[in-house]
Amino acid sequence: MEPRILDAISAPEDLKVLTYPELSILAQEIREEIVSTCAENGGHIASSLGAVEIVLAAHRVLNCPHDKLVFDVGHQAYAHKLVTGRRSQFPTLRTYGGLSGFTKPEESPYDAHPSGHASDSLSVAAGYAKAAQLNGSNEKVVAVIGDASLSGGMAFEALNYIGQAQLPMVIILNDNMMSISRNVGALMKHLGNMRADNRYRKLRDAAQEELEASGVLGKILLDLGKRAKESAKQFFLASSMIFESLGITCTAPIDGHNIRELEDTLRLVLQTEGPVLVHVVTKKGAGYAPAEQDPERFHGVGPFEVATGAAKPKKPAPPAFTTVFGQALLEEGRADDAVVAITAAMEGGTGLKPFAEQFPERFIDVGIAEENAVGLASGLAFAGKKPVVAIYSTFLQRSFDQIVVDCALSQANVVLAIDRAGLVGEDGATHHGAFDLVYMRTVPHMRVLAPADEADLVNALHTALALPGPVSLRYPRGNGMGVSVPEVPQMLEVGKSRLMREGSDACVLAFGPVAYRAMEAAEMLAEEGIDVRVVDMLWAKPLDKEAVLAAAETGCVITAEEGAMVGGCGEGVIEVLAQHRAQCSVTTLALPDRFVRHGSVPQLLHEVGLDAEGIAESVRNAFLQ
Ligand SMILES: Cc1ncc(C[n+]2csc(CCOP(=O)(O)OP(=O)(O)O)c2C)c(N)n1
Ligand SMILES: CC(=O)[C@@H](O)[C@H](O)COP(=O)(O)O
Ligand SMILES: [Mg+2]
Repeated sequence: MEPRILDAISAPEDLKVLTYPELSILAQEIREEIVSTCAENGGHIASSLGAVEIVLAAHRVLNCPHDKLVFDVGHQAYAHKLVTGRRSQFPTLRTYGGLSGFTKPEESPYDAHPSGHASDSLSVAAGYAKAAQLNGSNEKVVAVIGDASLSGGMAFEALNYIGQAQLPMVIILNDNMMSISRNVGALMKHLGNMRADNRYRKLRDAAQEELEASGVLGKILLDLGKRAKESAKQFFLASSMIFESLGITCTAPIDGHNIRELEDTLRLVLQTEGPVLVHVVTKKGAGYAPAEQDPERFHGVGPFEVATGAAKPKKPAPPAFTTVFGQALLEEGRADDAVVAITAAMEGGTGLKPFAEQFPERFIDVGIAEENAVGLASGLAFAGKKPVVAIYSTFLQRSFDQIVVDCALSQANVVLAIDRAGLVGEDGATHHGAFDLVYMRTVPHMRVLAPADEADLVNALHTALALPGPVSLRYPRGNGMGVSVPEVPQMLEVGKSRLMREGSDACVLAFGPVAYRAMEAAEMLAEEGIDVRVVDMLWAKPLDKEAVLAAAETGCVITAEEGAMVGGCGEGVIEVLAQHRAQCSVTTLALPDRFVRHGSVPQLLHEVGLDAEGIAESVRNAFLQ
């Protein structure tokens, strides 16, 4: 194989000696590396392909890790990983024990923060910039944020602070007009107007001519001093009503795939005293035709064939919980026109597409704005609608206050459909749905359902919509159990569990699909002569106290949940047993009190002892004690 430029890049310093033609070859090599690795491991390919030139230009003008480059979400940072000494590990991307799919300071000093959740980069970058000011240090701070992430509440709050504090920092707005799906919202429209505005184009073209006539911008600045810098600024910096009125200077949109233009602009704006937003226009999926054509599918994709982009064949499996939920919600929407579905930028991920297509007027995508999604739902509920907010467990953490104050306090009829509850796999610690059972259990008036299979899920949704007050239901990423769903959804009795297997030596009280792994464990133990009862608890709140006390009669109670141990359902069971002075041993199986890393779900379940073997071992130990 021909030697590649990429193989000679072990740190960002190595980029600084390259010519522009070499940089463009390097960008191509980086894209090939990203495509071939994601074809094997899956990953956030489209966003990362779109940001290659931004990463190269930023690393050429910055001196990282002294300077700080802060990525929002971090799903666009694969090129950053490749040029910061992680090329040889790159084939391990998103695999167990391998590189994370997001930036992670434990992994590299070049990673400024643990990313994964949207819209936090501006606050983190502002923190770095403020600290530099306080320390009297000269480090430069640059944040890279996508157009959709910029619409998140946290990013707006940060802009509000940055503009007021006039922090010297640069915000690279990577505007590709896409969220995971098409971007939505009024800010999106504003950015579109900025892109389309002729005034900007003229300013940009004039600036370019000026630069071409007098050499690259850096030379102007060096040779002609501050006066030239000011005049160049007039050419380069246009105004956006939103950003300018917040005190943040905004550049005219520039081509985010032109390294020289990016670099010149960054060099210029890094010398200004206050905050500057550099408006960069990119193409999501740039350089790989299947991703350019279908950026939504290639936002986060599983293994695929490089030549065609087609998904690699998978073993046949039952439909995903998400699909079952989406279909069930569609049926509920057909039966009752008060049902309104809300997503926070995850229309496809939460299975809401069928509902959105059938009932566009009753479907709301608020963008990356989980707090708004839940607040909006409470208003809809007060007005007599039946809102169902479908959000991933990890992102719903953002809405805890709205859940407590706007939903629970007023007992609003809001259904919180919590997708990706439990371990999600390759996205890792930032994305595991570890805490929803804990935080939902603590909220007064909240009813909490943890269906174990598809039938439970369909009935849980039906019940949640029928009950007064807020109800949450959680279900995991991945395929269902292959259980057929009821033709007509059934009302569940509040706080009533379902016996899955009788047994008298020990009893597993299971919350969610872990019940099926407990069943497997029980079958294994039956061969050893240990007779284990398994209960699908269904309700995490209110708990089925009768089932708990009946379990105590076996003398050996084991709880199992795919959620955090501390404050989890196991603790709820212990409370019931203690209140009734039950005489039995109790073992709680749950996610340990640490952040679980990334890897495949079976690998992670094995690591935390929540696969069938792990459960069998714990039950055996508890019984034999
Ligand atoms: C709080 C939060 N909500 C939702 C997501 C899921 N998510 C990840 S990337 C993304 C879209 C990001 O779009 P943008 O910022 O424009 O970046 P692009 O992918 O277009 O480069 C979404 C909704 C998330 N990571 N964090
Ligand atoms: C980066 C991000 O937050 C999302 O793209 C997330 O990875 C989607 O996860 P799913 O693949 O589970 O929909
Ligand atoms: Mg975008």
